Amino acid sequence: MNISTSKIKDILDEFGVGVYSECADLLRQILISSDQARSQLIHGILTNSHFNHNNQSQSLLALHQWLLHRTPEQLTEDIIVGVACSQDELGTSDYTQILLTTNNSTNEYLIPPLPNLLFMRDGFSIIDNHVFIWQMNKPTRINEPLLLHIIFQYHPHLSNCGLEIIEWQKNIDENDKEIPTIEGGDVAYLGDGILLIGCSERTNRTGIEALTRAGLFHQVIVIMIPPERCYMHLDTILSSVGKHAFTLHGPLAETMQIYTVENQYSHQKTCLKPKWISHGCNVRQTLRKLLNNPDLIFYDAKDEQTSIDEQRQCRHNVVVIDDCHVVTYAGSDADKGIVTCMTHNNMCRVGLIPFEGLLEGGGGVHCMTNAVRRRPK
Ligand SMILES: NC(=[NH2+])NCCC[C@H](N)C(=O)O
Repeated sequence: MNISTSKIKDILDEFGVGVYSECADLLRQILISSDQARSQLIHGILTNSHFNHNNQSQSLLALHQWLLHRTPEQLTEDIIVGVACSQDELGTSDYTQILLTTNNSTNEYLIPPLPNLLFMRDGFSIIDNHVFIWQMNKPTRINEPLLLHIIFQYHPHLSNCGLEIIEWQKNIDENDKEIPTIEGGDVAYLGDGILLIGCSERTNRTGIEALTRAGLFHQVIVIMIPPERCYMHLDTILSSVGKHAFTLHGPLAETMQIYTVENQYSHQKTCLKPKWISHGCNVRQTLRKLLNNPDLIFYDAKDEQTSIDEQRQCRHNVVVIDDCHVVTYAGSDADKGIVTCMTHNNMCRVGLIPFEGLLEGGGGVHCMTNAVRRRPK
């Protein structure tokens, strides 16, 4: 954990939230104690490898042999830090020679590093007692779900605490052409079977339909997000603040189309392609109506330019501990910023963490956290 992320842990501690140790520690312990987890990880690395995608079977075999000789500690590092195709990293063996000579020089890495693992929000969501491990849209993040799968499947506590992994991506239609992708930053579970999800650069319609067909939600509300890097996930423009409120980046509040997506069944009760029902483009009005809460509050900066500045600094990307405790980046405009809006009339207590060393990664506090278990209400 670096100094910047340990600040998030400190604030969560202060708000009484326990934090799991880092992914690397969890994975290392699992790989030390389970051979099965180890071979599953190796199998996954090979499946996701460019050698596999390009049908380079001799190289794939050599990579397999090389991985079989790695210790659990080395494997943990290999999947997180990545393995460059160099003698330095590969050492000397017959397999190394094959890998060095057959790898196309455009692929610097045999196993790509995972610099975005910091954004723990995106790889999975736990909703009630279900674990959804997402399918990333960005190829550089392809090994994150693999690693998370191993953790939820084999961790002594997480695999035995009543959580069930849902294979949501299997629910696709044979006519679907695109691979279903969903990233957790687009997913906001509002409780009571209501799912709010962004259809974005990263989360596609096929993914949303596959998730709807899992039949686990009674209402799926979709917000169409402009496909631009600065709005990469729903949580960069809108995050839930308990039952009473959301943060919302005002300049987009009346331009994003909202749908509800409903399952449809044939006479034989087979699940057909879900139906998309439009509710217009006014986010505030529509959410108040669909959530049956005319008093729903939307926190934002006081004017458009300040909202734009705050959005670029990921301050709408808040993590909520309970209805009145929220954490976001420090540095908000004291007069017109979103933090002033949230703390007005003591509506919320806002924990602030310095953004230096974190904002550069392109995400906020919500992106870097993910709840495994919630306090009973
Ligand atoms: N939930 C989020 N908004 N995550 C932000 C992820 C940022 C990361 N650099 C990416 O591009 O994937």
